[in-house]
Amino acid sequence: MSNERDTEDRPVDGASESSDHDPGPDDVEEESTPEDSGGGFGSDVDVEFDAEISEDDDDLLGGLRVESTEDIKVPEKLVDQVIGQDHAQEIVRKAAKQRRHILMIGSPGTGKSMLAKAMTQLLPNEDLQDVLIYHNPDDGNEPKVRTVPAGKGDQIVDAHKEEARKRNTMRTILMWLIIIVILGYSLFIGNILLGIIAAAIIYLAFKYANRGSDAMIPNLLINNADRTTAPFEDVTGAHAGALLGDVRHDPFQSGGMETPSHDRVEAGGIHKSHRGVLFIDEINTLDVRSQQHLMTAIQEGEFSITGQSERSSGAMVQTEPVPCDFIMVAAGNRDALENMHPALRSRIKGYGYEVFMDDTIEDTPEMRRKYARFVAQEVENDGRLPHFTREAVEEVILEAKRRSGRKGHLTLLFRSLGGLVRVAGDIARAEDAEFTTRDHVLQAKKRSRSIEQQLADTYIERYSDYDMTMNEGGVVGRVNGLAVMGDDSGIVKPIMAEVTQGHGEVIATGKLQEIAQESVQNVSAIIKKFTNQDINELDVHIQFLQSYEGVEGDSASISIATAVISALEEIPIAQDVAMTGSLSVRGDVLPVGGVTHKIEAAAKAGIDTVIIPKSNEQDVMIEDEYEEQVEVVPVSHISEVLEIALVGEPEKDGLVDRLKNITTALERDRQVPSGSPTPQ
Ligand SMILES: Nc1ncnc2c1ncn2[C@@H]1O[C@H](COP(=O)(O)OP(=O)(O)OP(=O)(O)O)[C@@H](O)[C@H]1O
Repeated sequence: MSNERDTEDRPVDGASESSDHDPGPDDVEEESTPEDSGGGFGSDVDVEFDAEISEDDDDLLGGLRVESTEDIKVPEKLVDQVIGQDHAQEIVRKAAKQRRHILMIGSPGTGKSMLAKAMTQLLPNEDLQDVLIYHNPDDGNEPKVRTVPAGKGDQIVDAHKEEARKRNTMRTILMWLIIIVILGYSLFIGNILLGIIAAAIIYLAFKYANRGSDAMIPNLLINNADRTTAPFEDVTGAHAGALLGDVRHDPFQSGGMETPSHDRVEAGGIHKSHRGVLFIDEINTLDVRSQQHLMTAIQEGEFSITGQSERSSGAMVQTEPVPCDFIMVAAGNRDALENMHPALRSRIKGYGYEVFMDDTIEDTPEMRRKYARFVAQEVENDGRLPHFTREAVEEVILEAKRRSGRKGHLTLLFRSLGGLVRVAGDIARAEDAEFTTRDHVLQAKKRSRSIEQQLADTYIERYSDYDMTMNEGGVVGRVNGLAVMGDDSGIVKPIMAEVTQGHGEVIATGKLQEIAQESVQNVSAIIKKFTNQDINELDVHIQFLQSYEGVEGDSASISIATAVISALEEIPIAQDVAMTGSLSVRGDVLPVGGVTHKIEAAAKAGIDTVIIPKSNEQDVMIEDEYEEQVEVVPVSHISEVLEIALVGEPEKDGLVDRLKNITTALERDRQVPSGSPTPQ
């Protein structure tokens, strides 16, 4: 197993073949010391909570003996604050040592940028550099670039300024001496006007000379003097100038009023993150040209700065190459992979790591203690929220369990969990409460509803206004399907099916065509076997009533199959039943996502029974208020779905029996008699 993980974490192909000074991942393993794995970053070391811990495994706070978050110690270093994501933490630790790039893919708010920031605390900061841009006397449009150890840049600029100041003072004294002499002489010869003109010319000549010596002062492009950790630059959504550097436009351009080109040079994120971390979220939204330049920068480790706007005088200027030896942490959601520049992706693949972020983590006493610490951390970071009582923290942890959507797990979507903590704290603050209590958290849960949840509730309201919600009686071909909207809300989506004579076509509109087609194909074996009807001679019309948001073809499979079978056999479907589940071609009901939210949506719509896949049974964590309103029936086969959903014996019974017989026959066919040769 450990070997598997080792192979998985190795940079793909090219990484191990790269230059000599780059240690391979195995070298790094040997180099690791207990210290490296300590401090809570990929460590097994228990976290110091500065509080007693009891052995009570059922305790919602993992045995943490505290009265409120006030009693919980929050670690100072970001690396010690990261919860879960063990694999990503390990990769970040390795990549920091090997100076490899990372591609992090995962849901928003799972800690991608937090980990990238934490990475800077693992990089050495003693080899940081300052970058200076000098005027080039041979070519004013190609400023010179020099690097010096961090902190020296300031000193060099100060020394140049001092030198220029001294030179200017000397010149000024000389200028006034000359002017006094000229004015004195002009008084002496009685031509004061000539004297004033001569003095003015001399004044301007000296001013011009002084400007020339000011131009010799270098521009401190990157100043790392006060850095305690390696730099971190977040260039998410940055335009080309902010990413690659820019040269400002000069409206005067010539005639003595212009600003020297080296003074107009601005560093980009790639330069500021030299020897640090460049973080780019939503990497797929970066325009192609920027992605190409980024690849060049990664390859060369240096990148000249030029004006990004073609019409600006800055475009005439191009500096010597400026160092940009950064570690890139590119991040995105799953769809980022599709739109990312293939060459950039293959560069990361070849010379770095790819890591998928976890959405949930196993619920253990140690984890709960960390979640309690997370609440304390959010309170501390905000600085204005009242501390949370023990019961309030327990409620947050319960919500983390619920949001995971999986039994025995906690959600790792910390951004939204942090949002809940802040809303609860704000409610408590508005009441001038000393502590944030469980009641405040419960109120916050109601208030901090996502757009999707609000939209789902609006739909429910509207449906009932127009009597669209059906939760009683029986209707042929109409099923209350269930879908998820966003991450955290369910909605009842009625599906209608009608069957007519035709040519085996599945008729639906737009996006639904694809979904419906696939679903009908998936269930056609069942329909054919069990209805004795050849659907090649029929047209199946399917309609997802109202809209198609949130409809995933797969989880609507049992609903579509039920609607079609009902329409074919003209047996009504009970409208106080809703259902969700995927379906195999042999009629097995397979697991789907978001069952808890779907059940709650059904309960809100007044539905009495919800059919879910048996394998999802353990994921159900509905709120207490819905528990009594709705009966959840886990099923493993379509025959069970029909048994519950169809109404009107004896037709229904005949149909279900037929289906059961077919299923038994299918089961028999599936079994290979012992001793029989293995099929080739
Ligand atoms: N694994 C984690 N451990 C502790 N806190 C976390 C974790 N992940 C996220 N957080 C909290 O959530 C906040 C947001 O996380 P972060 O910005 O890192 O998410 P992200 O994955 O980069 O999301 P996005 O892609 O939307 O930018 C962090 O500032 C931190 O407070």
